Amino acid sequence: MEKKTVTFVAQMDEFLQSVVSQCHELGVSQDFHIEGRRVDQLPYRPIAEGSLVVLSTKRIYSQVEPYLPPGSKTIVAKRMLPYHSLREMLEIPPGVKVLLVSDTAETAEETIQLLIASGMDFELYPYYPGAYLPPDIEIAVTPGESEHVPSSIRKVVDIGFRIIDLSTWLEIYAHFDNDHFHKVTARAVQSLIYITKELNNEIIHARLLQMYLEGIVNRIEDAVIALDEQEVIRFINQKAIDTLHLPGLGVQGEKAAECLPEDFIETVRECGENEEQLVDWGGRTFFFRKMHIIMEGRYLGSLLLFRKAAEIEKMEHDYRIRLYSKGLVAKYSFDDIHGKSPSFQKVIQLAKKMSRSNSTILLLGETGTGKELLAQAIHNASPRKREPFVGVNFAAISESLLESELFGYEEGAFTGARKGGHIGWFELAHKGTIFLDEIGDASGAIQNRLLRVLQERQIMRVGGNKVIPVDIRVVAATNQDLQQMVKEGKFRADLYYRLNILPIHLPPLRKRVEDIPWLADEFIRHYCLDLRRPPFTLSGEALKAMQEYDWPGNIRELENVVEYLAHVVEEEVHVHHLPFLQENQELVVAAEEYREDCIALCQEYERRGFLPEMTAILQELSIAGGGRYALQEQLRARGFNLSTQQLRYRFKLLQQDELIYVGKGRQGSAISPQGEAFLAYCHHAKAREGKR
Ligand SMILES: Nc1ncnc2c1ncn2[C@@H]1O[C@H](COP(=O)(O)OP(=O)(O)OP(=O)(O)O)[C@@H](O)[C@H]1O
Repeated sequence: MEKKTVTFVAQMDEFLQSVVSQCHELGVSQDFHIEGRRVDQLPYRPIAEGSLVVLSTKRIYSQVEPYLPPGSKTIVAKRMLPYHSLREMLEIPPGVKVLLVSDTAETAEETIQLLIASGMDFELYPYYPGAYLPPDIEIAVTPGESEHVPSSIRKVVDIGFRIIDLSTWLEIYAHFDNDHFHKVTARAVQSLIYITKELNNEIIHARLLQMYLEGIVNRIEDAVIALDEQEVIRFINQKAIDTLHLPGLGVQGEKAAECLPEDFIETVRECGENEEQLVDWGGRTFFFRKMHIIMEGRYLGSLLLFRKAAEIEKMEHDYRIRLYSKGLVAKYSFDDIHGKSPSFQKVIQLAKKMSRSNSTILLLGETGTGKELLAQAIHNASPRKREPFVGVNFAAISESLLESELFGYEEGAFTGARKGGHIGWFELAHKGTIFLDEIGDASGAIQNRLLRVLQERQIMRVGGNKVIPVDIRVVAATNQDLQQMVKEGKFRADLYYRLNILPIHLPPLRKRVEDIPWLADEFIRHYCLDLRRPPFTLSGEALKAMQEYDWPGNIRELENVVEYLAHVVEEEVHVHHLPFLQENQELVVAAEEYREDCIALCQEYERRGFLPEMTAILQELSIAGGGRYALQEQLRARGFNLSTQQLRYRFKLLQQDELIYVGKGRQGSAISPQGEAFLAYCHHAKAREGKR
């Protein structure tokens, strides 16, 4: 039987090519002779007589009509989306804004109608060359017209040309009374089955994936809830169900406001994106985090993570206890603090009372009056005594290091940052006490950060974005007049008020001279025991001289003097032994075994041009002792501009020559008895030179 002819007419070659391949796929070309004509070819490629004419769209009818052979039948092809395009489109989240890109307004609109009819529920905007491009659209769908997609689009889904739908093929077969149509239907259905199978596999895969993810989320320690943009619970793990005492997984799919506690919902609504908060629900404190779920640039809801703060604290606490064993301890207790004068006893009684509270204490007093000693005693008498005591000396550490030492840093926070980050002193002091010594030396930037920690009891590591709750008791100390510094704008007033909650003034030694004999006896006993030597006593005049002296270095200075005497005195201390009495120094030095050494060292330092610096360093250490950083400042005030490196070198020499003791870390350094003798010798030598 001779094959009948079906002629497809379209404006574009692409349509005709897609028809040809569809005819092969479905086996239509076995039953009919298929012809294709572009509209512009019709004048010179006529349509065969008796042919069924199939138009790609109704719009071309008027152009085709003049070329239709008489009596020929014309139908308009109904078009549908190719099956394979379905899968790709299903990956686009519903509700997303999508640009439908085609070559003309009509085809764009037609494809939109097809997509809507297929049940795709994204917001579709037609686009074609020269059309208005709505803002904020990131995905485009195009029926084989990707060259028209604007460059701002991030993802393009090319669904290919619309194919001819089954009903049009049916019409063609019916027109020629051809009953082979069942073949075509079977083949078309085959590809549907294939696509369905593929989707089914994906669904199974997605289910497995979901089960796998649920398994993971149920094993993590945090309680997890995922809400969609309508605040409907999309996912909840067992920990969240237990923590919030919910009936079970049945709450999934419910509105959060209808099944979650009211205070919880309030937190969810108040908390901003990627924010962390400490919140109280039903009398318990929780650590709460909220993150937005964004896919393809679209907000899909929020992920809520929370955990009892006590659990976090315990975990961190266990970790800190390990650090605690590394020496974060306060050595001294109230038993180690000597002083019987009424003024000092009043201070001790007050400090004992305050140690039981949790409030911030500010210790005020001149250098060497025992502020650090008292801070340690307060910690050891407080309920926090088993927790860390962390001392920070603001004068002893350089500004550049201070911030990262105080607050810690995250890995990669700056060049040279340690792998895995670094835990700061505030974190180390968690549950315990942090002693902020020489707080008056804190820079403006550090004052700002300290204020925030004191207000919020939370810290953030340098280079980090997580807030870390810290439970700390703060004891601060200074020998500076903070009130005056506030007036001069050198210290933040609000920080001062935060610190000055429980102030304790430690009296200088000259204001409690009645303590001197007793304190001196305590130190004599201590050093004699230490040096394994017989005890010695103070003569009446020596004691009187000591009570008349004004002790600028306070108890530290008294202790140093006694240590010196323990090295140089046999049985009784006389006025001429006392190193702080200038006119006696020659006698002291002359009497000492160090004399020879002093002369040699003096000459050596003089030869190297170090002498004035060395004596200045020793003088400073003799008055106060302490850290190198503070010393550097004091030396600068005396006109010696030594770099850290230079100072370190001088220290090394002085230590080698046994004139100073260099403490480890924060301990600072102190002048040795040999150092005092050397200083006295230099003074005297200078005085002699002056007289000459
Ligand atoms: N009441 C006291 N009884 C016994 N020893 C004391 C007393 N007060 C201070 N000391 C001793 O004096 C030295 C200095 O004390 P401490 O470091 O506590 O003083 P400070 O006021 O913190 O000094 P600075 O302001 O220079 O840091 C320490 O060796 C300490 O043991």
